[in-house]
Amino acid sequence: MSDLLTCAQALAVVQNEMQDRVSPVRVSETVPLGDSLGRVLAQPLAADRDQPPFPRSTRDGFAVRSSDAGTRTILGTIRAGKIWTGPALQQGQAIEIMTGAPLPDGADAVIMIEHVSISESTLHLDTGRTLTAGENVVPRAAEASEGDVLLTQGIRLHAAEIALAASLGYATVEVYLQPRVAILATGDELVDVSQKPATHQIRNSNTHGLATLVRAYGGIPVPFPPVADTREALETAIDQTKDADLLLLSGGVSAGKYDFVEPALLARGGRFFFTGIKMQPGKPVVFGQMPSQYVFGLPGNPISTQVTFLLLVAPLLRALGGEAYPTPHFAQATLAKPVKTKPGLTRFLPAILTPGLDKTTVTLTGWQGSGDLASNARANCYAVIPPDRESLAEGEAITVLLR
Ligand SMILES: Nc1nc2c(c(=O)[nH]1)N[C@H]1C(S)=C(S)[C@@H](COP(=O)(O)OP(=O)(O)OC[C@H]3O[C@@H](n4cnc5c(N)ncnc54)[C@H](O)[C@@H]3O)O[C@H]1N2
Ligand code: MOO
Repeated sequence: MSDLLTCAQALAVVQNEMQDRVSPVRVSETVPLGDSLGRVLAQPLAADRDQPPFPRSTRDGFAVRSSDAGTRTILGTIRAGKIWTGPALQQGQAIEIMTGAPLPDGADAVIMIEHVSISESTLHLDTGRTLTAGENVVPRAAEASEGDVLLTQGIRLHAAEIALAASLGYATVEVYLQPRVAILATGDELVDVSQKPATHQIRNSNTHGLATLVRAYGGIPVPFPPVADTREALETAIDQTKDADLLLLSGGVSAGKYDFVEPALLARGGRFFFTGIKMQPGKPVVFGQMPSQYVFGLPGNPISTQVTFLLLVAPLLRALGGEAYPTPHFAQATLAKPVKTKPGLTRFLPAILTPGLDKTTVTLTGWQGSGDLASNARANCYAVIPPDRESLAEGEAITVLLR
């Protein structure tokens, strides 16, 4: 096991590649903002005017001068979408104002409607209430000034970013093209999901799992038909994936007589950064570079395939898609029950994360090993058990890998 990297070393290898060599795979394209969910920005987005563009009332109430003492005479009403066209507010005056409306000239604060009483057109501040300058008002440009860059290149667009882009007037945005990811499952035992397998055959679930993960992390899956376990078939199939930006193989990377992935990749001009990690599931995982693309040889066991994807492939795929500084999605949680494992390997055990306001707990689903797709589907994360720990107590804080 001595030539295997630790998990931390393997993560560092992928991170180094990303920092030094990975650049977005191709040029960008312009898409309507409504079609930009999950895409990566290829241009900086700047404020076309101050935000807010005017001092904005944050409450329904009355615009006033905070320094006034005593009652105030109400001059009129101003609401969102309108501007006060009357004379500037003077001492002893108030203008009724609605949330989102521009503060009239001369006013410096807003009193909430709940804190006043009105008789005729006279406003009385409730006894004991005081008011300070700026209260219930967001000053012009408090959020951003015209020209400020508010979203930088390399950011993946979700609701928060898309809403901001809309507020800045971007009806279309320039985004990076999505990397194309070739998926090549290997194994004589594999049959298509639409076929009835014989007793000794297995449905090819990895191609479907991987294609879904590729989509989820911003790539375009390019699935190839499964390949037989021979050197010749593998080399021919590898040659057909040359146009893809990233190549993912599943199966054929362990120590068996028919595990030909590594020699076939080497024969087609590949070189390896690592060929195994002290982890389980996922120990035999291979990361390398072909003449025209990066390659991962993922272990065929379906849970090993998915864990190694989330840990290693997902960050690299996100970087190929133009995302700045991607890392695996780790979080911290408290163990709901004690855990016992064999030390020596970092374990990624299928688990259920239960987020809470005060505490987030994690419970193992229990499994029959790295082929247990049913347990994997009951889980929503993987509990990360460090390699030097044989037992962990209830209540211990641990890392989880999210998916
Ligand atoms: N003597 C040793 N044996 C094994 C070792 C080892 O170090 N020494 N490593 C074990 C580990 S850990 C894993 S993980 C597996 C990985 O094996 P391979 O990547 O070579 O995968 P296969 O042998 O081809 O398949 C393993 C398992 O997964 C099923 N499989 C494969 N492809 C698919 C697919 N596309 N869809 C669904 N299921 C698939 C396959 O039928 C096997 O059951 O090796 C251990 N052995
Ligand atoms: O470590 Mo392998 O990846 O599960 O059986």
